Amino acid sequence: MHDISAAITTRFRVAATGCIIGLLVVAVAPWLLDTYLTNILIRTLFLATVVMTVDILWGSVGILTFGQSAFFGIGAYACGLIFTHYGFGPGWALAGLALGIGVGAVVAAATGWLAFFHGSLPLYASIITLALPIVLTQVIFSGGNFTGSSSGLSGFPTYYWDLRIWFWTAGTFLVLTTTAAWLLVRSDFGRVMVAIRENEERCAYLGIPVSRIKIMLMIASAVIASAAGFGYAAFSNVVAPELASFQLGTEFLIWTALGGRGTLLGPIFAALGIDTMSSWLSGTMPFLWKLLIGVVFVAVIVLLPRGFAPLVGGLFRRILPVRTAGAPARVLVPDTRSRLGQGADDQKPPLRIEHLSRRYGSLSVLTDVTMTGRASHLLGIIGPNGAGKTTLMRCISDGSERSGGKVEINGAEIGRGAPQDIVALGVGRSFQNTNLFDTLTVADCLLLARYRIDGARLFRSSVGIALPEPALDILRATGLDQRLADETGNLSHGMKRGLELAMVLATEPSVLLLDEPTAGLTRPERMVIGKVLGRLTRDYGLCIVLIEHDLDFVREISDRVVVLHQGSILMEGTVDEVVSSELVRSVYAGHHVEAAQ
Ligand SMILES: Nc1ncnc2c1ncn2[C@@H]1O[C@H](COP(=O)(O)OP(=O)(O)OP(=O)(O)O)[C@@H](O)[C@H]1O
Repeated sequence: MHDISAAITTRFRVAATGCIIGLLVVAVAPWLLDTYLTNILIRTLFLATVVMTVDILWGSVGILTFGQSAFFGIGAYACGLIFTHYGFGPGWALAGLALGIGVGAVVAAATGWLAFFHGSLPLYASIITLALPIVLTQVIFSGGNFTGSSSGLSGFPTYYWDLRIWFWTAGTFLVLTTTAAWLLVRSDFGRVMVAIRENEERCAYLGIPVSRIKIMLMIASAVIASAAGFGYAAFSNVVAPELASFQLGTEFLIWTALGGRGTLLGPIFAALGIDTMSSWLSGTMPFLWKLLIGVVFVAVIVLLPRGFAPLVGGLFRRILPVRTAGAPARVLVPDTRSRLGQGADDQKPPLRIEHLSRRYGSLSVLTDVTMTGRASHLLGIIGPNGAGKTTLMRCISDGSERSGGKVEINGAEIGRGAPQDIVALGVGRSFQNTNLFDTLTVADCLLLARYRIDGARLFRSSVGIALPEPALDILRATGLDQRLADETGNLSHGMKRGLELAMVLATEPSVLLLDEPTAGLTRPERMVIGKVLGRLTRDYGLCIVLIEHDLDFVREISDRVVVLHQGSILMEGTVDEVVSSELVRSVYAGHHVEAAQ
């Protein structure tokens, strides 16, 4: 316990130390810089804050956004428009800031809603964010005298503070937002962000509301970018369409890539260095500077594809070996409030499927499938390859999959619900091919699985991971409880299978869908899984639907068996009935048969 609290304190100490050093540098810098450089750096500090938000979105969550410049422009124009047309003073300044942040947040929410609806591809989100600054600059162009059209607005009254005060304002804003972002990406919520970047589909099937989280992050980063834009305009006393342009949005991405995507500090230093150099070179070498910047960009992309930060970080650690503030050691604890097995309604079967069909164009993969999964029962689904077993699982766990028919979970129709909505109804699903997060640790994966029940802490890391007993049993039996700090990519196949099952149980489902959970496992490993499944139906009343090719395993643990053949139910009965059926034998022997009801 002492180590754990030490690790957490270390992280906050590192954050506080970094923040204080940053504030000290900001406090001292204006005394060391000349007026020209201070002027340039004030603007650059505001831009670097926006780049930091790009790194959060792109580096941590995987959203390739071209649109951060739009939010920067919204904040800048809120300042220019209010000060030019309405008035100037502390009240107007606050109103302008609130307007910029408010409009930025609303536009971000609308953009996020459009970009991240269920089933949209990442490319689609990038195109939407690319369109946003283009649309916004057209709005500015068509605004006539009000927005200043292509010339923008300039000369409006503003705070003509001493340059040092502006530098401190911009620098403090950057340091404080970066410290908060640093703590965020290292918190439990930061793990959720990385998990979304790594495997969005698996997150959804753990009940994590991926789209909502992306929209929230988009709004938060838009708020920061809008505030930075407001500061930039108030300082520079001029706003122009270029501030909202997609060219600037693309530059933000380039700076992020050069600095080192996902490293937070790398992109900030890249922004500070490149923008300052550009401003300086554009004065001294007006015709050559863009060429120089282009050459540097190409050289870095070729020689350092991960950007500058990993290189500089490696050198720094060699010269000055310091202990990094890694994740704290986690401990597993039994969840005393676990509702595993208590979610089902006695009056209604946990799973009811009626006349389900699935077509891919003219290919009919499932036809008129009707079946019921009961509490405390393990229903085996067998059938030859291509019979439609996995498709059936997909149709139960994702409302957008089926072409017709009805699926009810604990009496509630799933409708067109996304996987996370269906997890909320009580469905847990494991996949045919193990589907985990290779760069996350075992503990991180288990914490992710608890998101639906426990949520994720925003700026802190949890130490104890509370899990239902059966999940703990699997972890102990497979030795995973001793490997909590290991990355899942380094685990054996059997351990990965065990971890995936423990994760699904951690979501506390009442209907468990397992697609060949024992494929590739050794006999002792299969026995462990079989025992746990038996306990889940017997002691916890779960309804388990299990796809298996290993008929011996199915015989050992199933209560009833459904045989699928060419997308239809060929037979349903007890294990003995099915195993002794001539019809089933001929299907497995490859003979053509008519589905019998
Ligand atoms: N996205 C898709 N587009 C077109 N056809 C598909 C698609 N997904 C599955 N199918 C087809 O649907 C049929 C059933 O596939 P499914 O994976 O459900 O079978 P299965 O019974 O799980 O097989 P296996 O035991 O080999 O996993 C197959 O003929 C497959 O080619």
